[in-house]
Amino acid sequence: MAALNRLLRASSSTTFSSRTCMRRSLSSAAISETDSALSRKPLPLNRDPKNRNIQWVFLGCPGVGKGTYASRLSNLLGVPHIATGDLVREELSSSGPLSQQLAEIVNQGKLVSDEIIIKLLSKRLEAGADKGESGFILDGFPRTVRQAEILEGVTNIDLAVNLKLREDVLLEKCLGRRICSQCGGNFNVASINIKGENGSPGICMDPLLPPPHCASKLITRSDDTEAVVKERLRIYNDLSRAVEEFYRSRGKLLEFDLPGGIPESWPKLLQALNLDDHEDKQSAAA
Ligand SMILES: Nc1ncnc2c1ncn2[C@@H]1O[C@H](COP(=O)(O)OP(=O)(O)O)[C@@H](O)[C@H]1O
Repeated sequence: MAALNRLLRASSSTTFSSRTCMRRSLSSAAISETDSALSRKPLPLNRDPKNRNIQWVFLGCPGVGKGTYASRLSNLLGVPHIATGDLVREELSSSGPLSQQLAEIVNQGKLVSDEIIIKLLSKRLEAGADKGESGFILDGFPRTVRQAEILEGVTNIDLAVNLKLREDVLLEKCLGRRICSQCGGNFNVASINIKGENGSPGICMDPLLPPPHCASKLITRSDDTEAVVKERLRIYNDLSRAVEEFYRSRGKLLEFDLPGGIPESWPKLLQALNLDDHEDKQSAAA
């Protein structure tokens, strides 16, 4: 983890002055260090998940549920769930030097620059390494092919899980998102019930309502307005869709169509990941 972090920093500080510099910084010495310290062969998925030092990324449109499922899997597998959106929001609320700049970008639904996002991610990895963390599930990173190339240059991602849902549901789910301003819990007030038609399946997703002590403290993310969500979906299709192809062409992409809400989707996701017979799965709930 420490080596990955050093390399991310090295690539971020040089990449953005020139691509050639980046390649030079990821010199053979650096890469062989990564090979020995960080690269992992794709792991057979039936072994004890807690013993696996997994390095997974979660892809998918805004609102698809990357955070929900990445966080459940992180509990199950005992690896940190690192969401770059959360890192951006933490920086935003810190009133640090980047905060004003980030607020403008995020509230327009645009992507933060690769340089800034890698800086925030490096800082998070560094803090994790100090605490002895190893492995990770990244959520919301990489979001551009450039970010995917940088990550692939410094470590071996085992698996990219691509969560998928129809676009009208994504919009409703983003608009229904609520966060408890006190405990930080994530909820969703959207109730989705779309009937199947012309051979295409319907979909039902129950709301994920807060407990009574959170109900009066709910807030909505400032970028979860209809106009901004539509812009984020447009940007996903424009810039992030290519990241799916990046991993598909390397044989690392697992496509997963969400069949419904958490009760239907969670067991099927575990099955798709060959984790369904693991006894710990019951305790991994939210
Ligand atoms: N990897 C990234 N690259 C660039 N910007 C990012 C990245 N991750 C998060 N962001 C910024 O943070 C915002 C919120 O991210 P996130 O919580 O992942 O939202 P979403 O619901 O759109 O998946 C994004 O709209 C973007 O501005």
